[in-house]
Amino acid sequence: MELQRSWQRLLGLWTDRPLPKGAIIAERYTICELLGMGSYGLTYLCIDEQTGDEVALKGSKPSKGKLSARLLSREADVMSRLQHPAIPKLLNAFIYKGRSYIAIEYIRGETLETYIFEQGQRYSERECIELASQLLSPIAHVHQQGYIHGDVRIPNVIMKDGHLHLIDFGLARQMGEPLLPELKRRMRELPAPEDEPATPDQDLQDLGHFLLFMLYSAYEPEKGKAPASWQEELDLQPDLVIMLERLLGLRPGYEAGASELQAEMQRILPKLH
Ligand SMILES: Nc1ncnc2c1ncn2[C@@H]1O[C@H](COP(=O)(O)OP(=O)(O)OP(=O)(O)O)[C@@H](O)[C@H]1O
Repeated sequence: MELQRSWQRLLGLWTDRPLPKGAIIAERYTICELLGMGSYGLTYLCIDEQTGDEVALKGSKPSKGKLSARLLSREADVMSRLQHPAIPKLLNAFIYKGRSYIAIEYIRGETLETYIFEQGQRYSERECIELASQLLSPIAHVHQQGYIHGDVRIPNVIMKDGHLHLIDFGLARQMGEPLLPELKRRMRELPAPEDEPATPDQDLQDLGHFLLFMLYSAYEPEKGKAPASWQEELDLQPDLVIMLERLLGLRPGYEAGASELQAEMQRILPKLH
């Protein structure tokens, strides 16, 4: 059994190996580099030879069979309903040599994860709320279309010329829809409520964690001090603490959703440094 699993893993590595730089997909997209290899797909930076534009081309993983193709087609379906300046446009969806692909507008910038963890960028309280408020605009748009993003995290937010863009709609789902049973294994390490039907609250809760990551960028731990809760470690403006506690489910949340949160952010912004 163990031998069979190892053999399948090896076979998967071989069949899913990335295509080389310069390869042309569907007589149209020339690969410049591999951007990432997720659990269900590979993403390349390509040049669209028809338009000359850079595109992010996501392809399914053959070793993951129909599930990988199904997830890409779901992602394309959600993206085709969205139209927002802070969400990359879906440009094409097709099958080539048995693999499914989607071409997405390429956002040339860096993720907030790169800014914080690789470039050591620190954000003040005011900057954190300004950025979260910017991000709330595409999130609110997704909610208005009847979906949740489902994966609002710092690696899925790209900053380009000072403006944030929300990417990766691979876990997006319709309001009320439970997580695909096939994906539950992938989400195992995440806290609940992934089993529950999708609600806007889940994206707002993720935005709470997103804010904590941003706020911790400026945190300098005192030598020898034992780790404590974020409320103790971060010396935050009281209104901001309440907002975070509401987002993280420690107090009643924002029942009216993103618009209520946006109003609250605008209210507390002048009080922040
Ligand atoms: N539209 C885009 N513009 C610029 N970069 C992108 C775009 N889409 C994805 N990327 C980058 O490509 C890489 C792969 O991203 P993607 O979200 O497709 O999958 P992943 O994060 O590797 O895997 P998973 O789907 O499992 O989360 C990431 O570094 C991401 O920043």
